[in-house]
This record gives sequence, structure tokens and C-alpha cells, in this order.
Amino acid sequence: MPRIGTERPQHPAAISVQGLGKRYNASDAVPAMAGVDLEVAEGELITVVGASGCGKSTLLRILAGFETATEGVVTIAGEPVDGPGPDRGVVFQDYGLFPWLTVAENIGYGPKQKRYSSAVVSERVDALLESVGLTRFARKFPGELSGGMQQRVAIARVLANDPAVMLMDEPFGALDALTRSSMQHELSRIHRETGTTVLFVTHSIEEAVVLADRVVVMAGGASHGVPGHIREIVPVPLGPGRDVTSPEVNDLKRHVSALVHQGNEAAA
Ligand SMILES: Nc1ncnc2c1ncn2[C@@H]1O[C@H](COP(=O)(O)OP(=O)(O)OP(=O)(O)O)[C@@H](O)[C@H]1O
Repeated sequence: MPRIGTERPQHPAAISVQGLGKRYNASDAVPAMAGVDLEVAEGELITVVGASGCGKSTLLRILAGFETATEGVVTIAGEPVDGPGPDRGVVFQDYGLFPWLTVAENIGYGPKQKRYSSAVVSERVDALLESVGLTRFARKFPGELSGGMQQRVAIARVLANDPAVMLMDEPFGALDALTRSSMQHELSRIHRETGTTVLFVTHSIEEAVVLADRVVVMAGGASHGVPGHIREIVPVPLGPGRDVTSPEVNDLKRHVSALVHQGNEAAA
């Protein structure tokens, strides 16, 4: 009979963060982040919220391999992170598209670099164009598209590399409210269809609740005199097609908002 606590999970967590700490400068009295533990299962969509400076982007950038941790261990699908890699796709607020390539060429860029045959590349590009609703815009250049369309191309370009994890830092922050809400629906649908693990940083509590399987609420930060840390992880036991005006969503928004502001009051 197996002893409790000795069984190992069949699959390593998609993202595992243990005892993570970050001090940008050795002379900093208070580190930017300390003692962060987080396990994200394959296929989960995690959102991260918290007051400015609590370390949301720092966490994402360490996972992306753009920054190194000063303490702790970070693994993606069981492999330690020691720099950027094709297992992680990153989407920022500015779309980062190549302006001299068409929409289709932008999406096909990664697979082409991997030297897939042109038939495989164009099959993958066509499927992704359809998935993000941009088939008719395949031959347009990014400068000819709206912000929401460009962000859809950016998401498709990341998905074309079939990453284990998609890391998104305030990706819809520059979009108008209507486009933002439609992009949230798009992302939910794409996430359900692809099963890609997503870690999504946002300043919007509503966006955090509408999208997530779990909301990570961070608090603190060097400017508050305490290292950035996870205050609470809030499960969101709601299915797809969430109505932002429903009592369930409102209750969760109130709870998350109280946690975010509690962090601020403690620091004030
Ligand atoms: N490159 C850097 N060098 C030095 N300090 C940094 C650097 N990047 C971030 N910091 C500091 O680390 C802390 C966390 O910053 P971070 O950008 O991760 O917070 P955030 O929660 O994403 O903030 P915001 O919501 O304002 O984007 C802040 O005190 C910030 O000043």
C-alpha cells in the first residue's frame, strides 16, 4: 500500500515555482520578491493581479527566462528555466509583430525557423488564422490592422510554436473596452480548444476573474517595505461563457478586490 505523500504526480506541473526570490540590486534593502510558491497544472489558466510594484511582471519575466531568480527554483514541465526557450510563448501589451511581414508570414515565422516543410507551415498558419478569425486578413501587414486584430495575430504567432506555456503580460491593456471584452472571449475559447497552460498578468480584477481557473493575488513590493509575495490564490469554480454581471462573478470580484486593497492598506 503506498504511503501518503510518497506518490509522485504522473506529469510534472506545467509551471512550478518554489521559494522564488528576486533582488535586482545587491544593495536593495528589500527584495522585489521573496518566498513565492506556485504550482500550475497542465492546461490551467492562471491570472495574476495585485497593486503596482508587487512583482507580477517580475514573476512573468523570470518564468520567461528574461530575468534570473536570486533564490528558489523555477521549472516548466519539469525542466529548470535557465533562459528563454521555445517551450514558452510570451505575449506583451505591444504586439511585437514584424511590420515588414504579412499576417500569415508573422504567424508562420516560428514554424518556418524550425524548418518545417512549407506544406506543414501553411497548414498550421491556415488553422490558426481561422482560429483567431483573421483568414481574410492573411495578406495584410500589421500596420493595416486594428489593435485587437494585431493582438490576435500575436497570440496566433505564439501558438504556432506549440508552446507548453503561454505567458501574457497585460496583453489587452491597450485595447478599448469592447475589443478587450471580445479578446477575453477569444482567449477563453482558444484556451479551451488548445489546452495550452496560460499565466496571464492583468491590472483588471474583472478580467482576472472572467478568465481564470485560479486568480493569484500578489501584494507587497519593495516600495511598500515588504518583498512582493502571494497573498492568496482564489479558485474560480465557474464554467466558460461567464457573464460579468452575474452574482457569482460579482462575489468573486469583490473578494479579489478586497484582497488587493488589503495589501495596499497594510502598506499605507
Ligand atoms: N529592471 C529592474 N531593475 C530594478 N528594479 C526593478 C526592475 N524591474 C522591476 N523592478 C522593481 O521590482 C518591483 C516589482 O516590479 P514589477 O514590474 O515586477 O511589478 P508589477 O507588479 O508588475 O508592477 P506594475 O503593476 O506597475 O506593472 C518594483 O519595486 C520595481 O521597481
